Amino acid sequence: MVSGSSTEHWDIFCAVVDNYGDIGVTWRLAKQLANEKQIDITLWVDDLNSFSHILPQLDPQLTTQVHYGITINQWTVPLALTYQPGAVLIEAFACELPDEVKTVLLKLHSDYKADSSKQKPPVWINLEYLSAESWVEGCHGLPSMQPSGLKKHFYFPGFTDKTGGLLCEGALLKQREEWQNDPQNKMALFAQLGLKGIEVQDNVISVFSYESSALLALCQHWQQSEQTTHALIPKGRSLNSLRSILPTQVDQLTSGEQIKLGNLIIHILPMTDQESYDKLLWSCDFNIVRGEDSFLRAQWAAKPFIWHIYVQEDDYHLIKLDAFMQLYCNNLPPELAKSWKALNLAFNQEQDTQATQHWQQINLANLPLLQHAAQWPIDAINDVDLVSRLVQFVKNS
Ligand SMILES: Cc1cn([C@H]2C[C@H](O)[C@@H](COP(=O)(O)OP(=O)(O)O[C@H]3O[C@@H](C)[C@H](O)[C@@H](O)[C@H]3O)O2)c(=O)[nH]c1=O
Repeated sequence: MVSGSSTEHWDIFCAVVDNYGDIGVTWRLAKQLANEKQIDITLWVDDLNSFSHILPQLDPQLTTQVHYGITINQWTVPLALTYQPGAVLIEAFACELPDEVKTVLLKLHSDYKADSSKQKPPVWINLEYLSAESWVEGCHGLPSMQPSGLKKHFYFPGFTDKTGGLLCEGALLKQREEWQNDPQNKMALFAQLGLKGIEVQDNVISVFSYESSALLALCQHWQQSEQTTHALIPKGRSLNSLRSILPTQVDQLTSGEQIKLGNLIIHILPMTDQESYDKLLWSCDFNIVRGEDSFLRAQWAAKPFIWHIYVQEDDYHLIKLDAFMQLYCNNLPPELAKSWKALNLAFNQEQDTQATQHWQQINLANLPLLQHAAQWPIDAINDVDLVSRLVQFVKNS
């Protein structure tokens, strides 16, 4: 079977390592390129089961299918579909391209070298992980000559104008603002999700983290607090940390279930598509997020958050965490910055007492933190989003 035909289309290859971040970022990128730049996208994914958690209408059995106008192909070994080279080829997060694709690239390269009227090889881009570290500026856009003579470009997302920018749809911040201007929207969303008993004055916190004993400590704190707290937790890894306070085994919990523990009510949520997850982040008072994509979406939600970063070897993730926290706290009053950083660090390092202590210091109603969270998206986007920078980058390549 043949996939795509125009040389104008772009291919994106995504290998799912674990969790949902690789496919989550790639899927957002594909949607935005298609919607806002009218680019014909073919997305090749090696694990459609994982993908279906964030795109419920996806059928993991199909070799090829179209959703949101994007062709989604199963990346099988060997490839069940023929790769037709387009204008751009993106490998997400340094995934190893299929042999069939490499063979096509080599042939195009040698044919084009011999005769420049032949089809040009696609612009080959490796999309890297997001980091706020300063070295990113020096590496963004660098070409890497392959032994074959082909050129691959490293594209680094980032927070400054010398990086590849941040994924953010053109209308997103306005849509979010309109949503948040009318409190009825969040109450309607909670009702739609089957969440009962949430009053306007209650604290509502979404939780999408990895395992951390600090989460348990925070839940125990909320349990005893005066104000009612609702923790909205999708089925997944966060719940593993709460085993000791849950009435049943984690795998027996069903979405829609509510567990009342003193003044804390835990609501078990289903995983939804990305658009609904965004609305959930917009609707909560505080979000606990993780990885790369939910971390960024929590920033666009303009609400305070804890970032549970994906663990890397030799604690490298703590350097990445620190780089982001420095940037995020630049314009925060020093005392507040100190507490917010300490809270994030405590959550990531499973320091239970410190997490609870710093939680109390930042206090959900802390006006400067809320104002900062609202201003941050505008500052962080730095005029131009990732997709617009990427399209320009391709034009210049
Ligand atoms: C909870 C929820 C999440 N999502 C989406 C949001 C994101 O696109 C995706 C989750 O991705 P992340 O937040 O990045 O967290 P993650 O932990 O799932 O992914 C991680 O995977 C590793 C392999 C990477 O190296 C990490 O950097 C990180 O990206 O799931 C939904 O669409 N619906 C939901 O209900």
